[in-house]
Amino acid sequence: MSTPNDASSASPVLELDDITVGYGGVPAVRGLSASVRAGEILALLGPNGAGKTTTLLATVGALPLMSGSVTALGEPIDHHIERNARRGVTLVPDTRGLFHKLSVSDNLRLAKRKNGTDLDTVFGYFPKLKTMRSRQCGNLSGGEQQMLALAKALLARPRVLLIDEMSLGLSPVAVQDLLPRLRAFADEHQMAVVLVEQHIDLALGIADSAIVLHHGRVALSASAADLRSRRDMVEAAYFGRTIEEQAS
Ligand SMILES: Nc1ncnc2c1ncn2[C@@H]1O[C@H](COP(=O)(O)OP(=O)(O)OP(=O)(O)O)[C@@H](O)[C@H]1O
Repeated sequence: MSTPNDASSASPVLELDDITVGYGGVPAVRGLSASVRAGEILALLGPNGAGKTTTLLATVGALPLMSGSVTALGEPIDHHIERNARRGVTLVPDTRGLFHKLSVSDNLRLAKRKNGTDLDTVFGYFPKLKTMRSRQCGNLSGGEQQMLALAKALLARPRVLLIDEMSLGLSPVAVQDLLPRLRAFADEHQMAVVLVEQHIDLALGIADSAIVLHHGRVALSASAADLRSRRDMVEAAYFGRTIEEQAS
């Protein structure tokens, strides 16, 4: 399957400019800037409570910004979550958003959109799902459910896809199976992705760039290629050593 992208000449489809966002007036993420081009994958990494989910929620407009701005597909993101989703900014939550009592087919049917990706294209990336169309979603394994959640999101033909801990509760083998499919879809459909992931090496293996958050601040931001060869820097960032401290 494909390798990380070289989309360096294109302009960003998603830009987070110095955003600060939090809860009840208390910032959980401070001064975060990031940009993602069409077809690129940004891995958003960091320990528990670092602010990864908060960043995704702010990016889809579900949390108001305290300062800074988010621009997607050339327009500012505001609090109209459904409008942002219709414009192609889609969040796959860590709860997966599946209907457990319905079949795989019915889950997919509910996710179909008028100008979305057609089902056969999505089945091309996830042939196993096609063979389980009549199975009840609740009886699928965790990995299969995650595959379904991802397939559902792709049916909407997102231009910017935000994925919160796709690997939650999954074995590394299941994640290893899913992530290259995501990479291939992003390449072929020029979809920008922000991937929150706890399997650091697997995420860096398919990403173009990565940010490590620690206590809501950027501890490290670099190309994934650089970080694949500097895992020591990633680990230091998980323990809160900032870019400046790492350089000294
Ligand atoms: N609804 C909320 N109200 C108040 N504080 C919150 C709320 N949700 C999250 N927080 C706090 O914001 C901070 C960042 O949380 P967030 O969920 O973004 O972290 P995370 O990096 O996604 O963590 P994890 O890897 O554990 O999912 C944490 O200190 C968390 O306790």
